[in-house]
Amino acid sequence: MFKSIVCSVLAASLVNAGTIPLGKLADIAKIGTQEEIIPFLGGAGPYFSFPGDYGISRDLPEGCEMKQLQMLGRHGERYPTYSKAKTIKKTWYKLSNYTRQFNGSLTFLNDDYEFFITDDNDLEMETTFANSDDVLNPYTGEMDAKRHAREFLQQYGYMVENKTSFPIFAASSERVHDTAQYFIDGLGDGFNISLQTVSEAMSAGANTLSAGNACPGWDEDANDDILDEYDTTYLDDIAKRLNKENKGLNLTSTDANTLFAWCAYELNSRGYSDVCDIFSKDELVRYSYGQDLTSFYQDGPGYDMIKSVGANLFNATLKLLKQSETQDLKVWLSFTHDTDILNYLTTIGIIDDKNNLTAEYVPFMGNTFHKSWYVPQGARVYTEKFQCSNDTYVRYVINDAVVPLETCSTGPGFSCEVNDFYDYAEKRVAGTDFLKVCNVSSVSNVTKLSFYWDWNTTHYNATLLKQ
Ligand SMILES: Cc1ncc(C[n+]2csc(CCOP(=O)(O)OP(=O)(O)O)c2C)c(N)n1
Repeated sequence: MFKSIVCSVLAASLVNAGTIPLGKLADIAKIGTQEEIIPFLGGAGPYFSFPGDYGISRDLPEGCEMKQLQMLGRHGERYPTYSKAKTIKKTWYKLSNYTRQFNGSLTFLNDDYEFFITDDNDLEMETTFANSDDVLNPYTGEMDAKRHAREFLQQYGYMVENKTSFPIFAASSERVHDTAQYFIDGLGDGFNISLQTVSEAMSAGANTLSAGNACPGWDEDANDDILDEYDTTYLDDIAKRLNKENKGLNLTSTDANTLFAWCAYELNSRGYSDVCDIFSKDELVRYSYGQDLTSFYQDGPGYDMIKSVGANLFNATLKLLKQSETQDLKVWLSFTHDTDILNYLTTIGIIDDKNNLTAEYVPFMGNTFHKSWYVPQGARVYTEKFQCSNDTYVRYVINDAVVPLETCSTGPGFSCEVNDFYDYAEKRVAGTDFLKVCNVSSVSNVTKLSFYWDWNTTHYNATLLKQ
């Protein structure tokens, strides 16, 4: 009897011993077990390769020579932004003030749970080895960027073998800059990279990697009439379920919505999240589609102005492609935000813009737009221009998968013959007008994107921003 009391006291004290993860609470038992949830988190969770891989080899087609390589990447795994952290903390406040034992899927909160935001200085920033909540966290933005650099060398190392000094471009958000720096660290000592930090302040106007930030004309609520149609009863159901299991807990549907973001960001910082296990698979699908809808109508083909916003960068990348023979640099690597990548992909036309997403139901047939597939944390979009015999081709590789252009893919490796590509691109940008639709002149008099051409004389070194 006495022995069993001692044992249970001891067991309780072990469970309560700070954050030492023991037994069923062990991190080792949990890390890596939640990967199937990641694609349903709207791109807020850790990196994963594009699941819609068509099986096309990523290798340079036989007998071809790479002429130019461009990469547009998102920063890596991060902590929540200030505004997202505020909402997550509201929900945490409710939970942490609950005085009874938790039941059901919130039971983990009885086990000395430590809230994953431990230092507000981490907000808006990459997750790193140093600031992770768990020493084994495999999902740091730091490691993601370093690993990406090594994958870049594995895949395209021949492009930089004899040209080890080159610039890398980053938008001036601190997390974006830090990602570029980790990527540079990942390349190793053999390189001499000059990191060009290009301002993403509104005043940068068109000379930016983040056109969305210089776009006062963009209206978050422009398509709310469509988005408001989406059935969010599943959020009420989650809140009701948790409240029923835990008498006196007053979670709302807003709290339920917040828990999905909590799950994603906790994965980024801890490597696992008990919050992710609150949801049923159906709920994850409904949440995920809600994220697809929002981004389709705010930053994708569902918002007519987006083609113009993305054209700012797309036009610049076209110009670089056309200059591949005369430019000394063959590799152009840039980092920015998810929304900017979505805008760019929308202009390219690699996200389906023939079928507008419906908010009336979750469509399964023919819905190819999954936000998280395109812009998970650490997303990377490569443009390849290669020559095979006398012909030259262009193709895109999104998150490790070759994604052909729907109407131009008859070249080797489902690429698009370069003149056909230029015709195609011209049609895509016809009628777009970034400066006008964004009303850029109201915030800046900079009307040209020039950093790819004047970096060597200008030396971009913008002040870092937490945004
Ligand atoms: C075209 C456009 N203009 C302006 C905005 C406003 N806006 C919201 S978030 C954001 C930057 C991206 O921030 P975040 O969602 O935190 O992406 P992340 O840094 O994680 O990639 C901008 C510019 C927008 N989404 N789209």
